[in-house]
Amino acid sequence: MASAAGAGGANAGLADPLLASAKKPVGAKGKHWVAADKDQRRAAKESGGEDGRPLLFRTYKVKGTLLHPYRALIFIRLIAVLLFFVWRIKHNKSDIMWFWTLSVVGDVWFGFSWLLNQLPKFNPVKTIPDMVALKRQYDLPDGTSTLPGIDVFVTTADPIDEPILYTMNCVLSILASDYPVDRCACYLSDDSGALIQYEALVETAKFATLWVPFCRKHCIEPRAPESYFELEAPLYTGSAPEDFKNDHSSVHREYDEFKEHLDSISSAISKRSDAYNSMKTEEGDAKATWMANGTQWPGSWIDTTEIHRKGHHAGIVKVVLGHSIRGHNLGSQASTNNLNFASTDVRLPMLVYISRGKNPSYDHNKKAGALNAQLRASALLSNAQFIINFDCDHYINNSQALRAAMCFMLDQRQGDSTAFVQFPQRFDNVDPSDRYGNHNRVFFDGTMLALNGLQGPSYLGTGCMFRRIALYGIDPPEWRHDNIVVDDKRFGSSIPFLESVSKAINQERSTIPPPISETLVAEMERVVSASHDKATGWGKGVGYIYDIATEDIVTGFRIHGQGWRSMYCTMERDAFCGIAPINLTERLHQIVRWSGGSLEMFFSLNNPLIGGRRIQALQRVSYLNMTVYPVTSLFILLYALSPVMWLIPDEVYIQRPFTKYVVFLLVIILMIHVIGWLEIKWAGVTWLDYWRNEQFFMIGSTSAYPAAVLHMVVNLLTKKGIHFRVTSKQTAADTNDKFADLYDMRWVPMLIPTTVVLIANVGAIGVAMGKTIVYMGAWTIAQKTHAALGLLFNVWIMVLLYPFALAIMGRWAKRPVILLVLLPVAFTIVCLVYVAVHILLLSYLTF
Ligand SMILES: O=c1ccn([C@@H]2O[C@H](COP(=O)(O)OP(=O)(O)O[C@H]3O[C@H](CO)[C@@H](O)[C@H](O)[C@H]3O)[C@@H](O)[C@H]2O)c(=O)[nH]1
Ligand SMILES: [Mn+2]
Repeated sequence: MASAAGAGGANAGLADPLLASAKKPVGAKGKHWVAADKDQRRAAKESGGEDGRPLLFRTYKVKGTLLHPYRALIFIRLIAVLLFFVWRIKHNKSDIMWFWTLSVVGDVWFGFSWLLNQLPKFNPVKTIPDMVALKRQYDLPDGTSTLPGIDVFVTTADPIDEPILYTMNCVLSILASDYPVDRCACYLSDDSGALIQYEALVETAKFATLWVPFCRKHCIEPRAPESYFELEAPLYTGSAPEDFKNDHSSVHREYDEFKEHLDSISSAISKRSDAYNSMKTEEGDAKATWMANGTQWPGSWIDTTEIHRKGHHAGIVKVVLGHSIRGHNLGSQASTNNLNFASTDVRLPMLVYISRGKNPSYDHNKKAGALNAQLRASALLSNAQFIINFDCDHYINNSQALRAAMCFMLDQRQGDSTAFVQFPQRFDNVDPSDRYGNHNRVFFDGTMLALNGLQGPSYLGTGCMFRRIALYGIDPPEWRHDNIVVDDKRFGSSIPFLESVSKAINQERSTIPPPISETLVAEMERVVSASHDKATGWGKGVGYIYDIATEDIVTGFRIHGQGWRSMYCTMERDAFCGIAPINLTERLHQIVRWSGGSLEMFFSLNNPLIGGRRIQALQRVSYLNMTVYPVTSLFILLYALSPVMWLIPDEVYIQRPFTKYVVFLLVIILMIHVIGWLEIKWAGVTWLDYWRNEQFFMIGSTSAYPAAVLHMVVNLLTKKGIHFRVTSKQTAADTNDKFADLYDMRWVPMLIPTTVVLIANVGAIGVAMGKTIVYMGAWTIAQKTHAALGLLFNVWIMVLLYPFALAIMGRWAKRPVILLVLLPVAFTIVCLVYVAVHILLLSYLTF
């Protein structure tokens, strides 16, 4: 699916075939948006660019015809909600008073959390990079470039749960990205410390000598081979069509061979290690894992020992590809296989393997710890001004993406105060109907564009470019003091690292890293050792933040709190693409981690009510929303279970007069959806996206969110954080069905409440039908209306839980119509049972 946003008019008529915007110059930004930067552009033109720098992105705001009704409706709903509260308090009549009180509290909470969610969406702004302007300004006619350096971080935690093939595809897409090779370095962090990852990376570097020039020569997109070779008939946009067929098939063949190599690494290591172990070790020695060069691997071993296992081993840094100016230290450049790369740049960016040291007596701080280790190690080598990080299950889908981020960082307006540029997350393994709302478009295209109009989007964990000094906790230029203390208390005890920080702050670094010496590597290994960042500022004011399940939101919060801004970058061809869990259980685990992390943030010093002194008011509201939203689920769960009332023999009403109450409810609920409808218009997402979002919120609210709240309570009592359970990227073993995982139902305790709600609603509808049959003649019109209104609510819950009902059906759900038959059957059975019991009781009583 094309991104909602796109390259704007500025990209029109662009000759660069890589930019999809050349095909679709008009209206790509979406028909509901208008330029908002005309004055700025005029001024920039007149002054010849205030400080000599051009404007590198375009800004759009929502057209008045959509924005004004949208804002008005928000205001009207606010009034309606207030009136509703007043009405309820005045009519404090109910058959169950405690439930009434609870539901009033619930309604107040709904109103409040709606406001927290809605207010920050007042002024959405879309910003679109102007790639032509960037090229004009930074690419020199001789083919060199003055763009700043970028260090690209990839994190992986496990070679099984996170298949090596994906990770290596991610690395290949980075190496082949369209960015000056001498200013780009890729660092892979391997939290498993497994030799197999390192050897896979070496294989990847070899294959890259073929893959990267091939991509350059033929303008390949995407530059992750697995995704590229999956394409049916890729559009050719390169400049050597006559060579393409031959090159394509050779590279494809090589790629298949490369994959076979990856598959065989594991057994090769085992065999080699067995051989060495029998030769070189004494009786009783631990069975080591051996590298190809005949030395013992310092990381985790196949036969694990105390100090060579996942979670306990030394830090490892290995430079796989050196800086292009010094030539590569790969033994042999892979043979070019009759491919003609005569006029293609064959150089590769730097490539470094890192496995931080681990020791059970220190907390590793999960992904944040890994990223901080990369931050320190890279500072000693390339020390690039900018950092971008990827999860190993994501890859660069648009080779221009790194440049696109630069358009925001280098812009004359707020470039220098921009700490990070976040891209939307896109996924390419999601089932076509997106049953569990994995695409999350409402969030990525709605909420984030809204924040872009404030202080900027939050950091979302992957696909985000940072300014290195912002990560170091340095203030933005307008707040920065001259004498910044760079000491070991804050940054750790490595002198070369401290020097690198000073250089970074003073913009004195060179884009060419120092030569790789043993001392340098030793120092890099020192800064990634298990204890290096203990009792320092790392994880608190420096780097990615620790002690939380969601390092992303809180890291962004810390940076915004210092007064930096962030930007949201949407490209017509999605910048990055990744894998989302399409299995319900896996998906809910992810949601527990996110919502649990949110609550942890609320109960930490980074609580949005007290932390972040320079955060703008509405941005703060949005962060507050992000930290408290799981609480809403408790009330939703309560309401979703209320159909149980149907099972009670007498009529009970939670609020009297009931009809008026329901009408009020209907109106304010309907208004949410009308506002939502206007929102999806400007966000450019579909009804299906919106609808899936609603459904998944309901499913989450009866499972994952309450589980997270429970976690939090336990956490507050026992001080135990939420475990970072890496999202499994392994799919159910069914090669015939790409979406087999969708039908794989794994029961976990948190699914119980959802099941109970489902059963309660099915039961309630059945009983309602039974009651209707039994009492139809005796009921008054008012009673009939009440029954109908109550039922409406049940049916609504059923519709929202529809994807969950499908999940329960497992493989049967391949034919969802079955559900449409099963449900009425279930209703009817309950109904018949009710009627039968009623008749039985009647006859029993009359006896
Ligand atoms: O100890 C750890 C744990 C995780 N990771 C890496 O963290 C990344 C994200 O893990 P994943 O299991 O794929 O999580 P997701 O739920 O898919 O991730 C989303 O949510 C996370 C926050 O919970 C963000 O950090 C991610 O960027 C975001 O994509 C992966 O690259 C892992 O290899 C580590 O490096 N070390
Ligand atoms: Mn992931």
